[in-house]
This record gives sequence, structure tokens and C-alpha cells, in this order.
Amino acid sequence: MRRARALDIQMQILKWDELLEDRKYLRDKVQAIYLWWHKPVVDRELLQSLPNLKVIANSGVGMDHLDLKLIAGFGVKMANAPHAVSNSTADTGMALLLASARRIIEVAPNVEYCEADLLGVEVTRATLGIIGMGSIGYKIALRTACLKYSVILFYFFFFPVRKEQEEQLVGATYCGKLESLLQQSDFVMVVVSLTPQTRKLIGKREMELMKPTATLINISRGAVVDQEALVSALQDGVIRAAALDVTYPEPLPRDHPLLKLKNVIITPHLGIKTEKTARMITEEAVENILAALHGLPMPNEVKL
Ligand SMILES: O=CC(=O)O
Repeated sequence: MRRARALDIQMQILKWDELLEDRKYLRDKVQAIYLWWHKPVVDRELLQSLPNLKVIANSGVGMDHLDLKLIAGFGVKMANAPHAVSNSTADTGMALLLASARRIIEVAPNVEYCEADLLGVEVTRATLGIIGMGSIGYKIALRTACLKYSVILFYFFFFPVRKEQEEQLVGATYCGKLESLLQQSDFVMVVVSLTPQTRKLIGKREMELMKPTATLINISRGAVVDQEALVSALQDGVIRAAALDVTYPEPLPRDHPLLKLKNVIITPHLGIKTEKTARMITEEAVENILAALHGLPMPNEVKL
């Protein structure tokens, strides 16, 4: 808001419900949309009804819920919030990794005993493969330094430029092939965005390449992992365990086979949900909106 005043912008914030009512004069005013948790749904009808719309700012990093081509076709700019979300999402990934390694969720209700067969796996000096070296992947790698992890990174093809400086900073080894990352890792952390190229990136074949003692952690989007293949892999001991903050659909139906397995932890897309992150996301969105409205470069513009 301070920034808004400095730039002499008069902002009127409209609630979505107000726009849904048939009040054309309000719709004509709208220049920016801040999408809070994927709402409202941005479809052709909506875009046609907002003739002065210039920018859509998303409250998170993933843009898979948006038809980017359609939006760009209306001449509307788009932005996400990759920096605001990186710490809380990396924390969620680490929490899932540690909880799965030490079987915390499975064991926690049983406070009266500790059976010998409840052995977990050690994380110190394990090998962690991070698929995706965006801002979240990097923050995970940073967090593992104190566990003396051997961190290997696989950049997916939409990170065409290697980030060698970051690799050195976190002591990571770049791994050119997904296959070798899967074969070497004790923990595989999936952090790529969902795109047509990454849909079901981790399927039956990829799980079979993993060690039978390995754990798969997904904090990106459910559809990056083939969920049917995952159920079989977990049932048949192809991999040790999975920890998922994302699934498809969300939430899973109550009778979904994943919910019946002991070697799975599922959290309800908790990734970025902290108070501080919520505030930072909004700040990042406002910065992008103001830049777009002033015709300035947007810090986090998402282009096709
Ligand atoms: O899911 C969270 C995000 O897209 O940032």
C-alpha cells in the first residue's frame, strides 16, 4: 500500500462476489486480478467480461491451473510469486522427508511402545536427488547442507542454463540424466512445475529405476507422478515409501488406495501455507501488478 501511494495509484479492491453480480460498471474498472488460491477460474467468459484487464498475479509459483495461451491472447500479462513461496515450500519438503524417514506419522499415535520393527532410515550422509533447480529446489539443497547430504541435482529442460554458482554454494553435483539421479538417490524430491512435458514424469519405469530403499517426495503437483504406478510400486516394495503434499485430485477420495497404505504420508497441499508466506505472496503480487499498470518490467512476469 505504501508503494501504491508513492506511485500515486488509486486502488479500489473489489471482492470477487461483487463482480459476479451483473454490474458492468464495476467490471469495466478492473485492471488487475490477484488470484488467491486459484480463484476465480480464469476462462474465456471471464476474460471477455473484463475489457480493461491488464494483468493477472497468481498467489504462488505454479501456473498449471491457468490457460496461459488464452490469457496472453487477450493481451493480459501474467506473474507468479516464486520468491515468496520458496522457503515455506522447501520446509514442507524437508518436513515430509524427515517424517517419512523416521516414520513419524505412523508411529506417533503409539506412544506406549517402540517396536523393533519400526526402524526408519538414516538421513545423514544419504543421497538426495532434487528434480528441478528453481528457487524451491535451491532452498532444499541449502537446507540439506547441515545433514551432510550428498545432493545431486537434475535440472529439467526448462532450466536450460545450469546454475553452477548455486551448485557450488550448496555442494551439489549436477546430474545430466534423470535415470542416473533416480538410480543413485536415497530420497528423490520432485520440485518441477507441471507442464505437458512433466506430466507423469515419474512413472512405472522411473520408479523401477529407484532403489528399493528409496523414498519419493512430491511437493510440486500431483500429476508429475503417475499415481496408479505409485500405488503399485508402494504395494510391491519397488520403493520404500512416498511422502506427498500434492495429489490428483485434491483432496483424494476417502477410499483412494494411497490412503490405505502405511508407507505413505499425505498432507493437504500445505506447501506454502504459513502466515508470513501469505503476506509475502501478496506483496510480491502487488509489486507485479503495480509494475504492469505503470508499463514497467514486471519482476516475475510469466511468459509463454
Ligand atoms: O502450490 C503452490 C504454488 O504453486 O506456489
